[in-house]
Amino acid sequence: MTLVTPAHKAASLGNSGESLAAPPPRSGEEAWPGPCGTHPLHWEPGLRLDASGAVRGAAARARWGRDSCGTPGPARFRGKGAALPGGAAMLRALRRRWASYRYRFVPWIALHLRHKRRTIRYVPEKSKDKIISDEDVLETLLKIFKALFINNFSRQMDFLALLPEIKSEYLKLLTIQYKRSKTTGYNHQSQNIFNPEEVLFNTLGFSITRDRSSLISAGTGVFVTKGFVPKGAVVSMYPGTVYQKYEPIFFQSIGNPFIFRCIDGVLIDGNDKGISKAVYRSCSKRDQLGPFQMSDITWLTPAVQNPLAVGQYVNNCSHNKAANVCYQEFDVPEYFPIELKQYLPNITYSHDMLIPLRCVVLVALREIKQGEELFSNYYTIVN
Ligand SMILES: C[S@@+](CC[C@H](N)C(=O)[O-])C[C@H]1O[C@@H](n2cnc3c(N)ncnc32)[C@H](O)[C@@H]1O
Repeated sequence: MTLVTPAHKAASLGNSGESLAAPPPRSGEEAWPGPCGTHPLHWEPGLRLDASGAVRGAAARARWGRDSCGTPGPARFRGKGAALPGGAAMLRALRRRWASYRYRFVPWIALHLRHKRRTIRYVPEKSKDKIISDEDVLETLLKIFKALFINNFSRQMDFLALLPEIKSEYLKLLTIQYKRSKTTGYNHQSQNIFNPEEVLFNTLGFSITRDRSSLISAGTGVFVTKGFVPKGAVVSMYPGTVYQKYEPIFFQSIGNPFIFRCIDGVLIDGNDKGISKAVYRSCSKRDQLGPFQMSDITWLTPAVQNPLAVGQYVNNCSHNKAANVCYQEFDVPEYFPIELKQYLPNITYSHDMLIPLRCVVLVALREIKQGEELFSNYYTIVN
């Protein structure tokens, strides 16, 4: 078996059965009290192990070493230990170290994987990782991106002036929408355009948004706010800078729980803050061709223009909250319409024209109703 365990090693295991009685993280911390009861547990989606237990790629190894419950506990716990007599304090410290280290100790992981199947996603073989076809993903993306494009038609005039051949196609779409919306009182001549969430609802029948997670101390999560998501539908996208496995990500990865690891080792940094944000913006500006933006940068701001681009905030499933979505990789084909690239929430770190842009979408594993939070599985095993 090629043991490829994407994502949250420590987190999934801790989540699926260990006692989690521990102080909640301080506000603003992306941490979850680990089973050891003192250490905050950090993890990130998409990391994978191979059969030898090695996390593939140096950058990934670096993150594994730092983030998975390896951080020292709050000072008050360290203080208590220090007050004990020498031997006892040392034992206590050793126990604490083991409690945090064991999530990186391959035999321990292997032993516990067997007992904790519930929060692990098993994929029989690499080729079966995708649960819907690339054509279906493409069709959904084109549908929603076209709807967003015509929703804000007046803003697209620069594009259309340079691409007169596509203008008539969009004018036709606009007319269809106008006729359909006449009954609802919508007037495309006026500035009364829909907001992106409404466009999503009108086009795909649901809308999603970020809100406080239903899980204690899990920070922000993503919820279906209106309508419902049918099984097998693309429900979200994982935005971020795309790094090939040989590209440097060390500094961006420090304390960053938003790095997603694809099956082939490609990394997507979905952090909307700090150095990750600066890198994304910079790459995005680099690739802009006159008025043609090759990617969406609004997911870095509170006013998103692609409402699907919040997938990096989807939390990990747990014992009580089973996964209702799963990640699926999608390479943007060469023929993807240039005018719609402005909605793609990913950009390659290096300007390499030969590699297709990697996107990751989240696909519904079952029908998801209004008000439900999305949960993915950070931890996958590929045979
Ligand atoms: C990719 S981020 C998800 C967004 C995150 N909730 C936030 O507010 O930034 C991963 C982090 O979310 C938190 N998290 C995800 N799933 C969790 C769960 N089931 N229980 C507790 N915390 C969770 C952990 O802090 C983890 O490091």
